[in-house]
Amino acid sequence: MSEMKRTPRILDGIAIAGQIKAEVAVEVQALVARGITPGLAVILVGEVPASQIYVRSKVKTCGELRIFSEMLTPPETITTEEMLELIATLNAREDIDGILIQLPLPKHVNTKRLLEAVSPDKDVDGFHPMNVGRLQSGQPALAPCTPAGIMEILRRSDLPVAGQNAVIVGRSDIVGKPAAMMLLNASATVTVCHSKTVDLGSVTRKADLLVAAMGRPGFVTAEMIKPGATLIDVGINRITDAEEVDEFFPGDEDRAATFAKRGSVVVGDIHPAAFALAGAYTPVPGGVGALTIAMLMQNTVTAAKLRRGISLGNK
Ligand SMILES: Nc1nc2c(c(=O)[nH]1)N[C@@H](CN(C=O)c1ccc(C(=O)N[C@@H](CCC(=O)O)C(=O)O)cc1)CN2
Repeated sequence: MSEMKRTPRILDGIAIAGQIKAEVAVEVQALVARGITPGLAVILVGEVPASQIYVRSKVKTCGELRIFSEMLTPPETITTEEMLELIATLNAREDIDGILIQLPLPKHVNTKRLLEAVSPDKDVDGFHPMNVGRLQSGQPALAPCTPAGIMEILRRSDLPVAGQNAVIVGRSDIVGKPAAMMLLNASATVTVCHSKTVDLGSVTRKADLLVAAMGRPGFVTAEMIKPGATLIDVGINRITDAEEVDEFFPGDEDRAATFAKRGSVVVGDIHPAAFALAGAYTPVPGGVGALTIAMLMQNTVTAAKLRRGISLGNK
């Protein structure tokens, strides 16, 4: 009997982000009714174009949800000491519940010291060692936004996690490591792969749930996945070469039109040909990336509540 080929399910990050933002808006409304307006400070150092876009989008989303926001834009030349002073001021401010330092920072600045200087209860990025430790020990914590978004996609799409073989490709502090911890806390069997992993394909082919987060366009190919697996693509890579666009998206007229208009298209870390074999997958764009800002809004409201001893409900 010939095998039935199923159409993979597309996990719509934009729709899920919309649901989360609507829920956050209701929470904000309830807080405002009690005289509390959650506040977020976003620090953007220098003029990295992608960071500028993300930060503007964060500030705009705050406005939509009635969260107070303040954008601080020190010059590229700011020193670690000056940044520490800025963070100390924000830590002390009563109207600020969340502090976010947009990454990456310039090389001369000590990123680790700065992330550790953010008060753990205002650490809406979940990067402070205290929050990393809380996440690791399974305690409620402000958790990094992108991996938290992955968990929301899985939960809201009713995809199983407990008992699944989850393989994460990439071990960054922002995505790979916290995603591993969250999946482990949700009872998946977790393997983390990286640049030194031997015979990567033999590991990824065992994954029921594959998270690709290493920042290399189309690195995970169709041969590296188990048919029917759930594929979560965290990569956002901009390709500017026409031949490469054609190799990634042969015959895709929409992509060709985007390329003609913008001179680039975005591709994830999973090769689009692999998606055809998946049971479900997050597209790029419109998948995990869309959740990052929604989860930041959620974390800001959580921080506002925690600081005032307000119950988080069932979270
Ligand atoms: N302090 C932080 N810095 C950075 C984080 C972070 O969580 N905290 N993550 C990334 C950038 N980022 C948010 O800051 C972010 C990335 C992607 C998206 C997004 O909406 N992506 C879209 C596509 C965007 C595009 O076309 O370029 C998508 O995937 O659909 C939002 C926010 C690094 N820095």
